Amino acid sequence: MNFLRRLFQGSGPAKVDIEKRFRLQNPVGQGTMSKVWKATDTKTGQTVALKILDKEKTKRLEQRFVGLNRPREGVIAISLHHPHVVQTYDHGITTKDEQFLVMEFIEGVGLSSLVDLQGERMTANCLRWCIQLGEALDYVHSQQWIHRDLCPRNIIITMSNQLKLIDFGLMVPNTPPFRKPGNRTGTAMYMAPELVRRLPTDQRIDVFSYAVTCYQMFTKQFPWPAADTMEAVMQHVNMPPKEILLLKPDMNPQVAKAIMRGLEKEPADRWQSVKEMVEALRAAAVVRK
Ligand SMILES: Nc1ncnc2c1ncn2[C@@H]1O[C@H](COP(=O)(O)OP(=O)(O)OP(=O)(O)O)[C@@H](O)[C@H]1O
Repeated sequence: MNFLRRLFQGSGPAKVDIEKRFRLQNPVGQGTMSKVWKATDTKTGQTVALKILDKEKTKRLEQRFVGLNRPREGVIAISLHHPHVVQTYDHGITTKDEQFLVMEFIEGVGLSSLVDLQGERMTANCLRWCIQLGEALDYVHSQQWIHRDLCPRNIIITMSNQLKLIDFGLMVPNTPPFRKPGNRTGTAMYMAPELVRRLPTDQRIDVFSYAVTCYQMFTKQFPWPAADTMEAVMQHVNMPPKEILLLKPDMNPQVAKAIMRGLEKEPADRWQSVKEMVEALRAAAVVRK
């Protein structure tokens, strides 16, 4: 019977009954698009993070990319292999037609909490984490993706102080159809001006979000007054960012300069690649030693 059903449903893989395959331990996160559980995968015996995407929200997101053939989050995630990118083991569709991802379970704390706390752990590791995040993002770019939603919410720091990038829900291929102006997805305060203004975009929008994230790691603050609405963010587009050294006068000036260059309004004035920015941060770290 199942065989016949599959035959008529087309050649896609069999749908997975979550309750049969996984033993759900406890919820670990509620994102805007999904629920994430700590679970045991009975197929492998492993403890994993099981991410189940909200069907309606995913459908609405996919409607923004109609005709563009954007790969599903699971397809993107499973292709990525990097020490600072969460490892995805499997993905598929549940019997309730939701997309799901099976990932390594990361025991750790969200970078957002550490940014808010600004404790000794942040002071001691800030530059290291900025470099690790840059390495992760540079890898993502080398695989011809644009992340489009880089921010502390999408980063976990492990118990052994390793940074892991965790969310690829808005990632798109770095190809002309996806670089066209118009699609303003992302998190408002981290959006590059060209994205806010609906101009053509490329990987340099991630350089901007990366620089905002680094700025926050050092100062807890945004380079512009915090804003929730797109209208308020629009106003930033014409204002220069607050000089980071004014907030943190004792920071390494080379690091400060590297971060400020990532915040340039015009993409042509910004670092042209994440690699360049990471190299500048690395050079600053070496000089400090
Ligand atoms: N591999 C993992 N290991 C442990 N916890 C995880 C893992 N992946 C996600 N989480 C937890 O689940 C939360 C939501 O995950 P994620 O950011 O991937 O979901 P999302 O719905 O795409 O979120 P958003 O769109 O709000 O960024 C994370 O903030 C984190 O606390």
